Amino acid sequence: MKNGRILIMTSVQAEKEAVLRGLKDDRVDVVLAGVGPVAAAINTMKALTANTYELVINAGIAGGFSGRADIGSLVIASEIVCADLGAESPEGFLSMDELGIGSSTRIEVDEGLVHAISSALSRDGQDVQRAPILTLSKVTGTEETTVELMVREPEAAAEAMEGYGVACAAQEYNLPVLEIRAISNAVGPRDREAWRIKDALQSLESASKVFMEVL
Ligand SMILES: O=C(O)c1cccc(C(=O)CC[C@H]2O[C@@H](n3cnc4c(=O)[nH]cnc43)[C@H](O)[C@@H]2O)c1
Repeated sequence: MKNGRILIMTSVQAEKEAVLRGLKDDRVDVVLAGVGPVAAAINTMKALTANTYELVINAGIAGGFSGRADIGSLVIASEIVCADLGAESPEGFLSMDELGIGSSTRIEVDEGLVHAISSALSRDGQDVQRAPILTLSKVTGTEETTVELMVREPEAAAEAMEGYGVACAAQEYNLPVLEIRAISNAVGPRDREAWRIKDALQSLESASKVFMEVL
């Protein structure tokens, strides 16, 4: 990976600036994905059409599931999971995989890279874990949905809104994809005042300093 170009997609400008403050590497382009999986997929495709890359990373802030990921900590996706594409049924949510239609809603990541980055961040003293990260088109805002997601995805540590879109675009180009998130809020009943966006952006900046040493 040491010579290849890397595309980092962030949803908003504040995340882009945090990543750019952290990394000083001219092999990297940081591009805005927009909010949500559709905008993220379209904008990642555009970037991949315009330039040649060897790795795609979705970086940003996220909600952490209570008891699984603390505010300010980092989660690196061990798997990128689209958690709201499928069908409801009286027995519960059915994913595309369970329905047997469409493409898989679970996207694999490069395990070697995930391991190398999380080890480097841990050595640097950062609070980091590897776990599935969910992509949803809307921010979870009720206790009921939070519990349903935590039961359905018992290993998931975080939710955000772009990872699956970025990953689908990377897949189209047969490129490895990573998702790295700094936790800004607990997933749960809507309380926008409690979001610690500044703390999460600081974690994202610190993480960016370290993970580029590995790549
Ligand atoms: O104020 C709101 O309710 C609101 C609605 C939609 C988006 C936002 C953002 O500011 C989100 C920006 C960005 O952050 C990620 N994010 C952060 N926390 C969560 C979460 O708990 N659940 C899902 N996504 C989250 C997401 O990737 C957004 O792009 C605010």
